[in-house]
Amino acid sequence: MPAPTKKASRKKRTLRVARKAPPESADRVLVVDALVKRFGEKTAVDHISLQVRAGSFFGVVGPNGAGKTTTLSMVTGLLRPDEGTVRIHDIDAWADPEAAKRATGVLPDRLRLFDRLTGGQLLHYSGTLRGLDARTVRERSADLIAAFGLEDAVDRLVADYSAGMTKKIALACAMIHSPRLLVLDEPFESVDPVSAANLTEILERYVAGGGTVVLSSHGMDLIERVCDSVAVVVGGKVLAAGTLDEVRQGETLEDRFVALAGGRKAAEGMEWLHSFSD
Ligand SMILES: Nc1ncnc2c1ncn2[C@@H]1O[C@H](COP(=O)(O)OP(=O)(O)OP(=O)(O)O)[C@@H](O)[C@H]1O
Repeated sequence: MPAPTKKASRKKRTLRVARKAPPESADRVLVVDALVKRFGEKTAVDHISLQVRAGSFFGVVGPNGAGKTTTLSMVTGLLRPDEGTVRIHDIDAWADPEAAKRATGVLPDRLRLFDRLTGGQLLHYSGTLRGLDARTVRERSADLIAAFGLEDAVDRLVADYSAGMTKKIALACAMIHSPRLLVLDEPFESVDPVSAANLTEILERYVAGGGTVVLSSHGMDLIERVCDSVAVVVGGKVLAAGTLDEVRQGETLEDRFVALAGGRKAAEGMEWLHSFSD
């Protein structure tokens, strides 16, 4: 038998079948129009526009410093835009922030939780702050604690939680008022694979029930697995957006992402790294 040529032996990459996107006719739960944010000379977000349909699992990807967190912070009322508008469920988020916040659950990038509370207390506090009555808070807290597998941690101080557990309790707090839209900045960072699968399942159920998720992640595999639509943000601009298949254009999301982000950098220089100091 002839030895396989290099070309024939190259493993064929099969594309993961994309999750079905909501129909064109679905309501737009989030409409971001020409958002701009400048920090001094630096334009972190440069006229970003996005449309997210109800029932969508929408991923925002981009290299480090691309402007993802800055964009999501403006969407969720944490950072005031210099220009542009954000509409959540047809509410102008910066003209009527209270109404917009009622419709939104947020997992911010840098978590600042009241970590001298126990997980149970933090959930109670979050639910009460959202105007839920004590009984509803109790029932929903019990459901969320079971769903996130935090039974053993519920009476411990959040300050003593691991990074992954902190993500889980923060996400539980973001969901307790059953918002229409969940905006999650790097929800899977520091989360172990089993918990990530569990978390994905919770979010999938939420989306199946009519909820909408916008999440940022560096995990291309994860985005391909869970998202039906995606936006690629590079240098504060949206370079591609649409359904996963529209953005991938027959390639893997990772290949497409790398091409849009400017290609792989050849590992040149740094020869000193091989001249070990001992
Ligand atoms: N408060 C700030 N002051 C000054 N510059 C900022 C501030 N926040 C963000 N930036 C800058 O804006 C740009 C976009 O940052 P941002 O955090 O939105 O990127 P990101 O896409 O979320 O990156 P990463 O994937 O690394 O989290 C970066 O150049 C960053 O240094």
